[in-house]
Amino acid sequence: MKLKFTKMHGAGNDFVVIDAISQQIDLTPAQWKQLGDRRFGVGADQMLVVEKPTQPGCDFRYRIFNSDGGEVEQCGNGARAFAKFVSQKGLTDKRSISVETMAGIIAPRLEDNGNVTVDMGAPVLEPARVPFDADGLDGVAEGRDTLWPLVLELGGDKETVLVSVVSMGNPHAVQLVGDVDTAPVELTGPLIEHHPRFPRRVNAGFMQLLNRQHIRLRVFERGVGETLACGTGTCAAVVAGIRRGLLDSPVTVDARGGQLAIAWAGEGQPVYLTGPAVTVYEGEIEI
Ligand SMILES: N[C@H](CCC[C@H](N)C(=O)O)C(=O)O
Repeated sequence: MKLKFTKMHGAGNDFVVIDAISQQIDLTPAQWKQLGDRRFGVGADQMLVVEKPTQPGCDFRYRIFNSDGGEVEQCGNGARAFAKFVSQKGLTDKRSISVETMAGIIAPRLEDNGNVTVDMGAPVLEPARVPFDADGLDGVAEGRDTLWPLVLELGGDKETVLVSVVSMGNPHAVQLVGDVDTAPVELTGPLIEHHPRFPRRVNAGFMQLLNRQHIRLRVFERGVGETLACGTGTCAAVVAGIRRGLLDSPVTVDARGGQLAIAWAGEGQPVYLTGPAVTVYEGEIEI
């Protein structure tokens, strides 16, 4: 079938965006994976799908597929691209929309300066609901947070890292590092992603503090590998930093692909993610 798409990115986290309202699509995981393949397909970190809502009061339904072909619950950078896409395509004339996702309802708003601010909903902080299996582990209390020891098998050696666990609808494990440039992201990222205590795997965040309102962040994403930015990972890192007593809202986050801003008023409150959303080109593929 011929499939029209728009290539977009949010701070370098790139997407294939598909209007599944005007196009009927029913792809297999292998076809989603091919779409995301940078040699055999279009190439992107995630594929984002625009559908009619199933819930009353929502303007659209938003589905997300990682480049490994798996469907996931949430994508923060993608939510900004989604909002810009439906506006640019004339699918809505609203500047604030209500979007149904597998993880609940989020609310992107187009800003006058071209950025998009997304109400990402409240983080889920109970380990079992991340989900993270904390059974038998001695967590380390820090501020309002608990840091969990993860033992990583590095060949014959073992290394223990302390992580905060946070869900933004999708699971995140966030650790503090002295310098993101020298952090072993490629080495330990996959070991954390596939750690047996994360039954749905996990996105692994590496956070460096610059001051109480500014961090640098790298994320080894579940189902993708390291991306140039991760919106939900940015939310999770700031939530963890605030709960540890290390950060104060709002926080500027330097990702490798650009800068994002996070505001969070505390437990039970929504996390607000602000950043760019850029259209790169329009395309069509036979798949
Ligand atoms: N890899 C993530 C989905 C995309 C998240 C990221 N691209 C974002 O902007 O939030 C997961 O498997 O949960």
